[in-house]
Amino acid sequence: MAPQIPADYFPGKVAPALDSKRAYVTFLAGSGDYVKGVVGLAKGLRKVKSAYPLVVAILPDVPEEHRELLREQGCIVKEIEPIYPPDNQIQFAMAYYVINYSKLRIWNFLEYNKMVYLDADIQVYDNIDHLFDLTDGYFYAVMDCFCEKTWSHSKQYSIGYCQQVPNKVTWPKEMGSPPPLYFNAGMFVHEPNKETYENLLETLRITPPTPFAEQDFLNMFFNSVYKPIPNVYNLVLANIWRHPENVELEKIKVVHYCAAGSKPWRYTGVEENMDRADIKMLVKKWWDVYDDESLDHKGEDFSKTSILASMPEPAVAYIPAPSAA
Ligand SMILES: O=c1ccn([C@@H]2O[C@H](COP(=O)(O)OP(=O)(O)O)[C@@H](O)[C@H]2O)c(=O)[nH]1
Ligand SMILES: OC[C@H]1O[C@H](O[C@@H]2[C@@H](O)[C@H](O)[C@@H](O)[C@H](O)[C@@H]2O)[C@H](O)[C@@H](O)[C@H]1O
Ligand SMILES: [Mn+2]
Repeated sequence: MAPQIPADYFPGKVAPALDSKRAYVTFLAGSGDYVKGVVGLAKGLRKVKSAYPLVVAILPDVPEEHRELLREQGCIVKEIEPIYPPDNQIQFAMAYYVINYSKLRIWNFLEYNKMVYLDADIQVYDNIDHLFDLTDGYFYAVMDCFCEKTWSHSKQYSIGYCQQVPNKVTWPKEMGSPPPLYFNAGMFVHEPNKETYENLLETLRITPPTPFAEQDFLNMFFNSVYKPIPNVYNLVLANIWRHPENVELEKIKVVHYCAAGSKPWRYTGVEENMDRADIKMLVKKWWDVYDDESLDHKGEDFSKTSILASMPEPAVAYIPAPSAA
């Protein structure tokens, strides 16, 4: 039963016309099993009655069979050309990260003026449409965690510093100022824009690649306009065991299955931390959505099914930047 809309939600006027220049967007490359992540995401957004469609930016190597599967789930499939970083000898944190630079094409989706990007290994368990109403001109994303082995190349990791708990190990003065706030690029709110897009590509051409590929690059590029949003919008799984004091599972709206071994569609439970009860619960939660046939696309139009559920949410409270002291 659709939730009741408070009487004052539409004070004397028709429900706000849905802004067709808004969409969720994800990225799909290859012919492997990430397509399951996208199908799960499409069904998850439908389950929480999102007002906006899901665009899938696909590389040319995504097979027609997978493209058809996504169209059947109501996705808007858009083929993009790959983007490669400048020639380099860098050892990416994960070898396949090199394909992630292609995500930058979504700044050129000019038919939209506001998009929420979500990795294919993300699931949305609460309506987050209110993120589209965040003030324009900033880059919104959740702060990452530096405690996993994937960060072992970094100064932060070597001294045990993490921005999630900035006062636990303070940044030593002799190492200069602490690193700027750093976001996880698995989820972010952005505004497609021709000038920004051209500037991104121009800057990429002269920027030496680094271990976290496009995530590092985006953090450098948007550093001056980055605004952290609460962890509930992108639970980077490692926070559960690295910073349990910062995680209230029942309040989490978006789960990012990025920890090693946590991709639900290939979960075995053998990797470190994967045998935890909370991880098993989150993986089952993902499969419950993926396997729910009532969530399959039935040709409904997003505009009809979403007004009733995109209830007004409290304004998103920014996380005040941890004091530099
Ligand atoms: O073979 C692949 C690997 C990655 N991706 C896309 O690239 C994103 C980033 O990769 P991943 O989520 O595995 O990185 P992590 O967040 O785990 O570091 C994925 O979510 C997918 O959207 C893909 O489509 N096919
Ligand atoms: O290409 C670089 C990738 O870097 C990020 O993943 C990492 C990062 O979150 C680390 O902090 C975690 O330790 C690690 O597990 C996780 O895989 C983004 O999620 C992904 O979308 C993509 O940008
Ligand atoms: Mn991811």
